Amino acid sequence: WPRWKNLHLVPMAPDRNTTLEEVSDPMEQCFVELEFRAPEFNDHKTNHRTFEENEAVNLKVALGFIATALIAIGVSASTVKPKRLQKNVQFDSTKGTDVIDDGFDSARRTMESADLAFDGVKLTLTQKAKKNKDGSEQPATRLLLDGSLRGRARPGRMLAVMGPSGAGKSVFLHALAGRIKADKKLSLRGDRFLNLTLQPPSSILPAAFVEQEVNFFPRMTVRETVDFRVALHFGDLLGKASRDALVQDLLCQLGLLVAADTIVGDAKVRGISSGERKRLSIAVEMISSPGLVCCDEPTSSLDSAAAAVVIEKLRQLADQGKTVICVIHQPSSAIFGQFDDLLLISEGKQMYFGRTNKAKAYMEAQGYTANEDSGTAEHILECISPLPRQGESAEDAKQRLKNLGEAAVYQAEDLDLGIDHTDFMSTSNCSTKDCGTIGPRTSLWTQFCLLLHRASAETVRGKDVIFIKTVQQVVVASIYGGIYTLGDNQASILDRFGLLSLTAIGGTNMAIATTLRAFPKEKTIASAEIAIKQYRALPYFVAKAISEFPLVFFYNGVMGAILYFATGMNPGRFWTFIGLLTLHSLASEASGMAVGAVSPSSDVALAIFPAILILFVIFDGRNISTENTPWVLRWVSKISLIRWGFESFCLNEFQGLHFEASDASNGPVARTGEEALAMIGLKDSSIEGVVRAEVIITIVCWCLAYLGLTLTKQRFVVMEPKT
Ligand SMILES: Nc1ncnc2c1ncn2[C@@H]1O[C@H](COP(=O)(O)OP(=O)(O)OP(=O)(O)O)[C@@H](O)[C@H]1O
Repeated sequence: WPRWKNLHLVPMAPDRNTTLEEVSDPMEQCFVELEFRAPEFNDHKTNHRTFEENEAVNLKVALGFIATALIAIGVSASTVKPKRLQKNVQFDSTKGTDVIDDGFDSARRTMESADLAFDGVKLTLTQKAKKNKDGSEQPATRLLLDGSLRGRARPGRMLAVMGPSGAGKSVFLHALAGRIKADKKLSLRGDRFLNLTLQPPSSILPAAFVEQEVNFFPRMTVRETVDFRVALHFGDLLGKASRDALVQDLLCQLGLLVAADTIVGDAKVRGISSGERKRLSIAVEMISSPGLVCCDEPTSSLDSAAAAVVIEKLRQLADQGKTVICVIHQPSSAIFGQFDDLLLISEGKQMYFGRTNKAKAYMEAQGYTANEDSGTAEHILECISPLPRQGESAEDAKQRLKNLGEAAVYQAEDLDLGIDHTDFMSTSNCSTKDCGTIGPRTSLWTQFCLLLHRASAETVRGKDVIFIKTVQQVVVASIYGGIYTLGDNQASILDRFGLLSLTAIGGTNMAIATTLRAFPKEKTIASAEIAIKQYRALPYFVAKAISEFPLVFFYNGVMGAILYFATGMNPGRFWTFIGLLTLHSLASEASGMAVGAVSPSSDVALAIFPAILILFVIFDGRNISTENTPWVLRWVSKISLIRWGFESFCLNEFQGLHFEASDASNGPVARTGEEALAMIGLKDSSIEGVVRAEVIITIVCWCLAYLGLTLTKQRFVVMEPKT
């Protein structure tokens, strides 16, 4: 803009016949010199490509871009070929999830049964030492699990993990399965024996793990959600018929057939009920037919009937020979009665391990009798509660827990973990390979196809979102259209600059904000799926980026068409305008994805967003001169999408335009579009140059987003051997 500003300061319209020598004032000389150095107005056709040539270059750039993307996908897909063991394996629904064919069964790499023993599980939280209000000091380390936990979960049996709120039930279950989210403040010790084999520290057990809160893609149906995971798990190993049979069987086993074609939903989108959602979580986890099923509070937030159905389904799995471990909260007597074994935890200490039906007698033997009106589960929970029982003082309550803790350690010593000490020594060295960390079973190409299908279906089905965004585009374009009428007088040049600048700012704002709102939430689901090695980050990311194309094109088509015709923009430049709008939105979305991928949450991402937008606006090429920009920030104009968007729209719009010069006395005059572009320093710019810059920014942002997704991927705390 400095050149443009200077031109405004020239006291008269520069006369082409004036020579520099004739201008006396040195400042004027300078301005006139600038003006003389301005574009060779009449020669612009020799310096610029014709309209057709430009179209051809744009087309080449676009084709080059698409070809590069396809080559990249092809290369990545060909890096891993699926091991096709057997094409049409039949699924035998009469045998539950067993599959006929030995080769195929071994390909599933799952356990036949799971006998899981644990010993000395200890989880320590290291925190800053704090002073309490009474002046006492809170210790710097806190034992979330104190190392007394010892027990065994066996095939065909259900083990309940019970205790008061905050006792450490969930962290214990996660520790056992190797799924405590990595945190420098946490250190974990203990031994886990799976089928009598000591598990390596970083082992994620091959278990079905049902979390308390599970997020699914809300617009996929129940059947599609299960089918997606089945296809990811088995890939080409299963024929279509077998796959359908497996999905049908899983839905049938978990009582989900009625809801099979209903969308899953979430807090915003109405879908299946909470109980059905819990059962769906179990269904997707049961796909690999693991011997071990771990559920973290599968009945939470369910009414008693829905809770009973979930537990009944888990009981059926146990009856098929699975080992089921459930963290359970305040169970009804009917639900409590379904469990075979019980592990009681209070304040991170083991309080009891043994048969469920012997727990009451055990507590009574310890001197803690039940009230007449309390049920078994209620009585047991009351006995291990840190809160004083009726007639007890706080000191008595503390003593009660101490007594029960000591008795439990004594009781646990007699527990048969099925591990002979000599066996343990011999197996501990040889089982260092991590049997739990199995990679995705399908090729990158299969993962990409499935993920692209899911992403596209999810996007296209969000009809309410599509409708709102379309209305938004129509309204914005109509407002511009109602205000701007672009003619061919000199004032229309500034109007064009204004309109195109607003279009660039609005496009960037909308694309980044929309992406930042949606992507971090989706990232949570994808990260969890990637962490358990359902698929790799690359195919997810490429599928996500590609699935955005059609809708971005649609929104920009709607917006561009109204804007273009309502304001009377340059005739003959429509399709290039739509293409440039789409590219601008894609680049903005890519930058939104990069920010979203590295941000821990949507709130953080949205907090960063205004700063990014302001920087893009300041460095749009016209709001600050390069000379006065702090040198550390000079690079920002190179990545300001608003700058590139604005430039591309201007270069397209002004091409071939002619303006009336009758109001020349009001300031500098541009008779052609090229002269107008020269006024804002775009004399030497070209559409292909701007397109190249936006494509590079898009690719860099995608790479950053991919890196962000990979680097922020979920990791788990390793369980060091018990000391
Ligand atoms: N990553 C962590 N960092 C710090 N503290 C943690 C972490 N995970 C768990 N805790 C703490 O460990 C304790 C036990 O948590 P946990 O979730 O296992 O309780 P719970 O027995 O499942 O309780 P509830 O029934 O209420 O869910 C809590 O005090 C919790 O704050």
